[in-house]
Amino acid sequence: AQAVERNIFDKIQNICASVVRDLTTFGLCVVDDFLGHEIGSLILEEVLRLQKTGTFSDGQLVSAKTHGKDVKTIRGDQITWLDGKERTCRNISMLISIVDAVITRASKLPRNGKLGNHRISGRTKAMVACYPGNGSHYVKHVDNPNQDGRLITAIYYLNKNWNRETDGGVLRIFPEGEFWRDNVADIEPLFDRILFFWSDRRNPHEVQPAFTTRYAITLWYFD
Ligand SMILES: O=C(O)CNC(=O)c1n[nH]c2ccccc2c1=O
Ligand SMILES: [Fe+2]
Repeated sequence: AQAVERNIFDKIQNICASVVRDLTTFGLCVVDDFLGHEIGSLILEEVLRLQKTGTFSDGQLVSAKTHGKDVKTIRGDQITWLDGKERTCRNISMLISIVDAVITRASKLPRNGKLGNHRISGRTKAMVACYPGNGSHYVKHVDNPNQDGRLITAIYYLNKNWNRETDGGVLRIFPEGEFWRDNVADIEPLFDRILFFWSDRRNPHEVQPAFTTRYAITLWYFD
């Protein structure tokens, strides 16, 4: 794991540059194969163990509409919060410190991107979310609509062999900015993929109905 960690810290350099460039240009940034299959799998195992030991909240109740009528409520996403110091989540802790390193370094890069002007002052705990595969979804929303301090949303996905045709669960972002015009960004929640995007009104987004259990770990960074 030593060599793997060194390799990851080497990768962090160029990831920071692409985070700044893409956030500045597109308002979002997708990095695939972020930690590698080995560490990604260890993180997934820890999440599955968390779920088995029942630390997840009951999914929030959402009403499922059929023909416009509220016919039943389904359990939506189940979440649990981690501060990364838990002994049983050493690999999730490593993910958190690596994302911290990426965001902190990216915020210090020379002023070629907006990020260069933002001093990151901290972050939330890590939110581990599980969308049970019962069509659970998340309605279109903005993470930080009223200047609560959150600048960047970082989501790390854990779903192996995800197929949007059968599994759904695409994150659809409706980014502002002339680059996008009226286009949307459909992000599949692929294993070992990390996504960064501005948390404010620039990026309304929705999680489309998932038909396979869908895991993600989210961190929000404050400026
Ligand atoms: O999983 C995704 O791809 C995107 N996910 C979201 O946008 C998202 N946003 N805000 C939340 C607040 C509370 C609990 C879950 C969430 C949540 O999944
Ligand atoms: Fe969100």
